[in-house]
Amino acid sequence: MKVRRSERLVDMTQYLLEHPHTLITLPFFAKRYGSAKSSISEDLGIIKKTFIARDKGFLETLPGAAGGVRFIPKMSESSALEIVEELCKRLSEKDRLLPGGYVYLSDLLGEPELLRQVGQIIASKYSDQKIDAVMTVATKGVPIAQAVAYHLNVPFVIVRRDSKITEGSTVSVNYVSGSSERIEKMELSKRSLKRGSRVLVVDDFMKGGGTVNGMKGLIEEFESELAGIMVFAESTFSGRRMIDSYDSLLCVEAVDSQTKTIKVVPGNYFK
Ligand SMILES: O=P(O)(O)OC[C@H]1C[C@H](OP(=O)(O)OP(=O)(O)O)[C@H](O)[C@@H]1O
Repeated sequence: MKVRRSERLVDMTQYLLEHPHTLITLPFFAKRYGSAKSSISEDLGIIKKTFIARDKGFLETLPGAAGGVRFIPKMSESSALEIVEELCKRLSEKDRLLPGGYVYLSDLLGEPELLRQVGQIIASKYSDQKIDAVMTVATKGVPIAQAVAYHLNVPFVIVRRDSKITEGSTVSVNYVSGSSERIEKMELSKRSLKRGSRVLVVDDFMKGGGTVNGMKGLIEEFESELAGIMVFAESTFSGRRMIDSYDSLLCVEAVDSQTKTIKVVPGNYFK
């Protein structure tokens, strides 16, 4: 049964948004709506223009019989900055400062809309790179990793600081926790990563950098490649950070432990 253009546009848009970085052929859409490929091409032209105008990202067109379209989520830096500036205000609220220079983030990282936006912002930076997996460490990094993995359409893997028999055999590394100068251990199931994978590391917070440095070491153990490091927020750190190449969305620029206030500004993602 033939479907009208207005209905096709709604359903096609939703399908594309729900299947980022996925090649979808014209015959698939033609069959789905009982329409000619020429009509589908026109529909996709309208969606392509609208996605760009609405800062959703872009539709890659791949020519030929095995061709089709692929939706690439990509948020402009100005839209990303607008969202992050709003988050800076929320993070600067009183009573978020925790002992040791940590900041309470769990309420923010439990908000689906915020996670969707943060996932899209981080994925935007890597939309034109080959990423095979997103890696994070349990626990607070997991919702961010899931959001980024969704927008890149790749799996995410969870590193653990505690051994679980349900993870099967694992690879482990010892690392110096930058904040506490303690030797700690983290491990990842051997089944998680194929050798030669390009891995994007994400986490919720970075202080001394020991945790992300540990994940960097794990990636080496899996004979894989570190594609980048993205943290939602970084704190000021007086010591020498164990990692120097990373991006942060927010930066805790100043901490006043007397008044228990913090000043949070956009991170180096925007520099
Ligand atoms: O840069 P570093 O000095 O290594 O610190 C950043 C770590 C510490 C904290 O995790 P925890 O709160 O310890 O663990 P969880 O995420 O499980 O709450 C945060 O989520 C990062 O993973």
